[in-house]
Parts: sequence; structure tokens; C-alpha cells
Amino acid sequence: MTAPDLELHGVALAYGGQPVLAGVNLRVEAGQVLGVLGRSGSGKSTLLHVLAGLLEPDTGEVCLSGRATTTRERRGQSGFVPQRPSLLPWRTVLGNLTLALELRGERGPGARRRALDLLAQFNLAEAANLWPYQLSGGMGQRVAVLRAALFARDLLLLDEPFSALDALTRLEFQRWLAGLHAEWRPTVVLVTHDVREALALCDRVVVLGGKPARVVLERGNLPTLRSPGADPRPLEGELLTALLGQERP
Ligand SMILES: Nc1ncnc2c1ncn2[C@@H]1O[C@H](COP(=O)(O)OP(=O)(O)OP(=O)(O)O)[C@@H](O)[C@H]1O
Repeated sequence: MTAPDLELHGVALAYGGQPVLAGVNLRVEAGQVLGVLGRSGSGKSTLLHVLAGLLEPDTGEVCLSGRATTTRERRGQSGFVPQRPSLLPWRTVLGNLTLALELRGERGPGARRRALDLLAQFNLAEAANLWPYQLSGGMGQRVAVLRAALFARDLLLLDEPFSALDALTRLEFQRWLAGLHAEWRPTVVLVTHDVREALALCDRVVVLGGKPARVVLERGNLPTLRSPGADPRPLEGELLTALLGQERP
């Protein structure tokens, strides 16, 4: 598979009769990074679970490269990093990476080689034989992203990957992620509640708002870490206003 473009049409979902998503429409082009912003509890993780094929929407369509997909199909088509990524504590970093390949039916020296090459490519070669408890927060996140990418690297779904990191580690991890994106050009959906983080990494941003949530603001062609230039401050203000649900003066 190559990086797909992604479109959602009228995706709605309720938990036990309680509507959370109300007709969400959005799109992201192949190889671009979409930021999904929203306040806590607005339904960002729910939306990502729908994209990952872990939750079945009540109505609506999720299209990959122009084709409507079933929830089951989507399960194998994305690398998903949940909010609290759980590296298996009884496997080393290398073992955690090869797990993603085992799920794809790849085992043995070939799989091991691929995982080791990936670690080397993204500056984690020295971590191969460490146990998860020996990793810093930033390293753990990198390994979790690489594991997801080994499973399906053309569509990455990242749920608040920076939330547990301190400011400096966050910045390093952002740069690392931008480097990974420049290398493969996957389509990425990045959930965050941090406007600056979204502006640093995303080509396009949507803000979820309302109860149940829908897209209340959408902005494309953003200046990112990869294409610096324009002053992001006016946009930052606009996104914050949408997030807070206030009228613009
Ligand atoms: N499995 C579930 N059963 C019932 N309600 C749920 C379930 N998961 C989430 N919710 C509710 O759905 C709403 C949206 O939750 P969700 O986790 O998608 O929001 P979020 O925007 O990702 O929040 P946060 O930024 O705090 O992670 C919340 O009100 C939450 O309590």
C-alpha cells in the first residue's frame, strides 16, 4: 500500500445512546499530516478509534484512497499508537518491534534484521536490547511509533503522543517525528489538544467542538516545521478561539 488519502463522511457514534460524534466530515491528502484538535472529552480518541477500525461508527463512511472501508478492513491498514502506548514489559525493544512483524506473519532473521535496520535508521540502535522499563518517556514513544510503523507505515494514527513528555523531550520528539515523516511520507492523523504542537507538525488542522462533536473549524496549507516561513500567530489565535468555543471579536 502507498500512503492513502483519507476522507470521512458523516461519521456519527454514540456510547450507549449518548452521542459523542455527530456527522464528522474531514479529509486529508496522501502523505499529509492532519491534526485533530479538541478539548478534553470532545471525542478525539473516539474518532481515532473509528479510523483504526477499533470502533464501529453508527453511521457514515471512512474512505481510504477513495474507497469506502469496513471497520474490519481498517484494522490492518494503519499503525495506531494509543494514548498510553503499552510496550510489552517482557519483551525487549527489539522484541516489541518484531511483534508488529509477527502479527503480519513475518518471523525469523529477516524480521529481526528489518527491526534492527529501522532502529538504526531512526537513531535507536543502542536501545535494541533494552527493556521497556529502562527507556525514557521520549524513547518509549519513539519505539511505540516505530512498532506501529512496522505494522503499517503508510497510515499512522497517533493519539496525543506528546502528552506525557516534558517540554524539551517534546520538542526533540516532534523533530524526530518530522524526520520520520520526511523519510516515508505516510499519511498521519495526529490527535492533540495543543495548538502549537499541531502548528509545528501538521499540514492541515481540524477542530472538534460541540456536544456531540463535529468539525467546527478546518484549516489547510499550514506552515510547519518542514516548511517554515509564515507567521503562525494569527492562526494560533483562530484555533484557540475555536477550541474555547468563543465568538471572534
Ligand atoms: N467506552 C466508552 N464508553 C462510554 N463513554 C465513553 C467511552 N469512551 C469515551 N467515552 C466518553 O466519550 C466522550 C469522548 O471521549 P474521548 O476519549 O473520545 O475524548 P477525547 O477528546 O479523546 O478526550 P481526552 O482529550 O481527554 O483524551 C467523553 O465524554 C468520554 O467520557
